[in-house]
Amino acid sequence: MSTFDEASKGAKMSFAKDKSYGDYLGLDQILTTENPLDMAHDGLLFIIQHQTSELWMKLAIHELTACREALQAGELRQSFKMLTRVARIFEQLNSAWDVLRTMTPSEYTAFRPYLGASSGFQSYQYRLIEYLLGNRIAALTKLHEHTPEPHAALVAEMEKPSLYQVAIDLMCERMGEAPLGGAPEAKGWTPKQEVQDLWQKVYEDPTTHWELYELAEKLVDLEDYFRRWRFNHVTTVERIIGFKRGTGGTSGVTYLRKMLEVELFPELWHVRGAL
Ligand code: HEM
Ligand SMILES: N[C@@H](CC(=O)c1ccccc1NC=O)C(=O)O
Repeated sequence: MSTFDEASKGAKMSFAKDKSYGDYLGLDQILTTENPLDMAHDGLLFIIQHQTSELWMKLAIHELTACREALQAGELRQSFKMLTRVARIFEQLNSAWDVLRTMTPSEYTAFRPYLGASSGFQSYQYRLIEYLLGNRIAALTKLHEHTPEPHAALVAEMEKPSLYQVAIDLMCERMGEAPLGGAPEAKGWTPKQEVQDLWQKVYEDPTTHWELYELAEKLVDLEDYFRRWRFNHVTTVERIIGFKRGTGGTSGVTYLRKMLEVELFPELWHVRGAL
């Protein structure tokens, strides 16, 4: 009997009647999705890169939603755990660009015409993450009118305060101030000096405001990773298609560079210049 032969030592070998690994993970569905780009060698890389990104985004949405609830309930420690996890998810997504970067313009051009008008611009989960964090451009929900569920989820998200608004209200409450987070917005967050002033008090006396200080740094961490994702994306895009227009109809790299200017949690960045 081989030392490595667990089959003969009691490992369960038959799954005709029991749930197996593949059953729990739904691998039948995940590994047999259609690959319309399989006429080109790199089509599989392109598809898997996006599919895995969407899976990680699904987890990020799950964590960010629960994190917002934890903050609303004043459970900061639980929220920290989730914010750390989301930052790690972005780290994972950031490393994934290294795989895609191995694709040259010649290889991408072989299948780009088959993409038609499809584009990451139409990623509903990506948009939901932006909306959750507070970067809300209501007009973009139109892209999802043909798919009622994602569309409804995006519209519903705009009726909730963003994670950042919830964090601001929590800070105000703990600092004994009236809430400054404001009502749910469909046009994103407008920076407010009073909010920056309160963050400043937190940063000037971390010992007294330790939990808020930690919250602030977790949020900055998250945005830091998010910014790296945007930067990796635009650099990879420039490397592969230069300044061509995007299949989604935007100006491509010019549009993506503009997006590098987005500030998700503006006061947390601006306060640094005041310390
Ligand atoms: C060959 C690789 C890629 C190229 C050439 C590319 C190109 C582009 C371009 C040109 C845009 C602008 C919209 C348009 O007009 O199409 C865009 C947007 C976008 N792409 Fe990619 N992309 C690539 C890979 C990825 C990957 C791996 C993801 C991960 C999911 C992704 C997600 C997105 C998202 C979410 C947007 C919308 C960004 C926003 O609105 O701020 N892209 N991409
Ligand atoms: N916008 C890209 C196409 C593209 O990247 C794409 C197309 C279909 C599915 C995912 C995509 N990825 C990210 O934008 C381009 O202009 O080449």
